[in-house]
Amino acid sequence: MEKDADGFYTPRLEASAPLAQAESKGTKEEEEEQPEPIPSSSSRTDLIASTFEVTVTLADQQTDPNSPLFSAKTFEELGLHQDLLKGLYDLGFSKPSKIQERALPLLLANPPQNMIGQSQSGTGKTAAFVLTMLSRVDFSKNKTQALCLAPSRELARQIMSVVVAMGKFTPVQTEYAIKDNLPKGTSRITAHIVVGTPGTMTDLLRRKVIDTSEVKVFVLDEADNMLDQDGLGDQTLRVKNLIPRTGVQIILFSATFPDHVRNFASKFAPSANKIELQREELSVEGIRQFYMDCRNEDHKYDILVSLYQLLTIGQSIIFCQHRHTADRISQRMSAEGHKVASLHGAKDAGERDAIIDNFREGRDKVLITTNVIARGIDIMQVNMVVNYDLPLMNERGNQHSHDARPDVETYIHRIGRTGRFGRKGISINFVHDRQTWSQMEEIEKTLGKKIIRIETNDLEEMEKKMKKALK
Ligand SMILES: Nc1ncnc2c1ncn2[C@@H]1O[C@H](COP(=O)(O)OP(=O)(O)OP(=O)(O)O)[C@@H](O)[C@H]1O
Repeated sequence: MEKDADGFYTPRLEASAPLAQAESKGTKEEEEEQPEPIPSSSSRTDLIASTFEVTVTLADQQTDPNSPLFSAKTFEELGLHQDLLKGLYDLGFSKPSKIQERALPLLLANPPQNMIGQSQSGTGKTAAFVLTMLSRVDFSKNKTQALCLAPSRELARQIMSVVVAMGKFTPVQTEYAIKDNLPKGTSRITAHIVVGTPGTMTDLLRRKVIDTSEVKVFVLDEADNMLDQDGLGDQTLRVKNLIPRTGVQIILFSATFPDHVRNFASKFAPSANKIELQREELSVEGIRQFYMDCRNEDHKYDILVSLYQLLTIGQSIIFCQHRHTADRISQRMSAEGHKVASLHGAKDAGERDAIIDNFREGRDKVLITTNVIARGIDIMQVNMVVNYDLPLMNERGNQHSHDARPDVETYIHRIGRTGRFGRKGISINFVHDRQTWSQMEEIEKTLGKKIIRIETNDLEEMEKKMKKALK
């Protein structure tokens, strides 16, 4: 490998502070397949500051009115409390992104109004809703005042780390509502902000472990997934039915809001202010999309192995449709001497946390996984995503059935694990027959972005193309 791109791809990684502790109480969990992280924001700051190239890229994009990172304002002008400004600057945030600039004044206005906010992956939606929760809490009251739901424990943990980091100069108290995370016998939670997944949250609300009388903000991250009847819709509705009917500001954020969820979202968050994207704006410019034409399933494995060196320039996530595929290829690669990790929803909570933490902290560079971590996970060093299997509508459906349709939303979220906040990234789809080819074509058409072919038998050419895309 040449060295030229290394400054970009090998930023120093700091060990992140352990996320909110957890002990536990077992409840049924609701998530889909998932991933997670623990961002130490200071490591991100270092990342931005550590290479000239990255700093310039970010600064340029934040002054380009066409970039989703652009903002005409400063954080001061958005009406945030001094303590939160301190938290933001401590994280190295110097300017808001477009979604932050547009959403925060609406989110912080009084009387509070609901919000349905859409913005591309990696453009800073988390800060918008976290700052809102922190701004609305009355710290003098030891009562739960904000609830936030996410589709996976990994994402809930990541969001919590942002709450803790942005709230560093406030007396905020936080608690998890994720499986196996509360001390046994906990009968009362009074933390200001509770972040979790819908099954565990429902359980805590039903048993009145959380008193909802003072709840004034309810956030759904990855809201389209949280409201989709094929996703977590039922469970999310249950949570909503357990909080006060009036006086709660409902905030929905996602990079995607497919038509079939949009109507329901508008009912779930009535009279909401809306910030929406056009279809052609959905994917991020910095992510270059490629495909490789494989001969058959076995050839996909061989190609993945031949990519190993490239996968480990930075960090990579390999998405499979099924847990058993993730396990199978990771076991085989490990047996052949490659260092890879695998993560999916069949693993237990502690194991999941350890796997994602190892990956987040850079100890593992290649993560083989399922849709469980397709959404929200924010790890700056990930510069490559491989769709070993293309995402299909029905996760558990038979990939070879004739009516298998590509799941364009999941595709957008998967490739969005790279190219975070203005960085460059690569995604590679493996296609291996007529059907997967036409599924990819449908994705390409829907997004209106060319997916470029890379030869599978010319590694040198492939490396050149990829490095160019990452520059
Ligand atoms: N104003 C800012 N200045 C610098 N960095 C920022 C700013 N806002 C957000 N970031 C960083 O950008 C990264 C992406 O943000 P975030 O995870 O909130 O994206 P997102 O829009 O929620 O993406 P996704 O749709 O994938 O969930 C994070 O590492 C975050 O710390």
